[in-house]
Amino acid sequence: MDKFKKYEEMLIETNKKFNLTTIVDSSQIKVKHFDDSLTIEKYINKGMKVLDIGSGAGFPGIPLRIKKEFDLTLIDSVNKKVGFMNEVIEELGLKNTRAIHTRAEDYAKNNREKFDMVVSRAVAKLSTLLEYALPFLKVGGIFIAMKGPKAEEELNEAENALKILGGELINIDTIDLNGNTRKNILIKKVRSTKIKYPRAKNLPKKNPL
Ligand SMILES: C[S@@+](CC[C@H](N)C(=O)[O-])C[C@H]1O[C@@H](n2cnc3c(N)ncnc32)[C@H](O)[C@@H]1O
Repeated sequence: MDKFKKYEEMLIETNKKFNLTTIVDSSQIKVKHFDDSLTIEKYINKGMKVLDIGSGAGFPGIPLRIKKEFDLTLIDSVNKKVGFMNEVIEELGLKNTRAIHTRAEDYAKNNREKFDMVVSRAVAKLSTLLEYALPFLKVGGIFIAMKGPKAEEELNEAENALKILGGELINIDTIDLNGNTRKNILIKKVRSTKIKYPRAKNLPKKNPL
């Protein structure tokens, strides 16, 4: 698909100006960015409202949005990365898609229970991520944390956070991506999250539940 080709070119070009991603080689971009992002494609349906937390150069959200039509919000705390994502969105003509410069803890203030699905890759450990992600979900919505081989360990550590925030494990999908083990953790929101979460001032990261 030429949209993927254009995205790849923009990644390689922009990466020469500032550090967007450490993966810059064309075949690595295909596998580690595009194919990896698309491992959760089957969970996304037309018309869903999806939030990608800490998207960086646009992963996993933008490859998913190239393949499927849904409403996508990407957030990141680094403004240059957000600028890049908005250039890609415009260049590829992706409708109902926007990148916003904000932190998850701040964006949650006015966007609680607004999303059907939250996705996130390589942003924080699961106990921290759950506090970022679950407040955004409608009850019944799904959070997908895209992880590596240590997913089960992180899940054990996050047992308390899951209970407090109103989440329930559905499944862990294990995928072999050209010899690398990837694990996607699927969590369902079963109860509303108390308004005091996410806590402010970096507490979800400094002092996970
Ligand atoms: C290692 S990068 C991963 C980027 C992308 N998800 C990927 O897999 O290629 C982590 C990103 O999360 C962003 N980030 C970390 N904490 C965040 C927060 N609390 N709210 C929003 N973005 C955050 C960082 O700015 C960074 O761009």
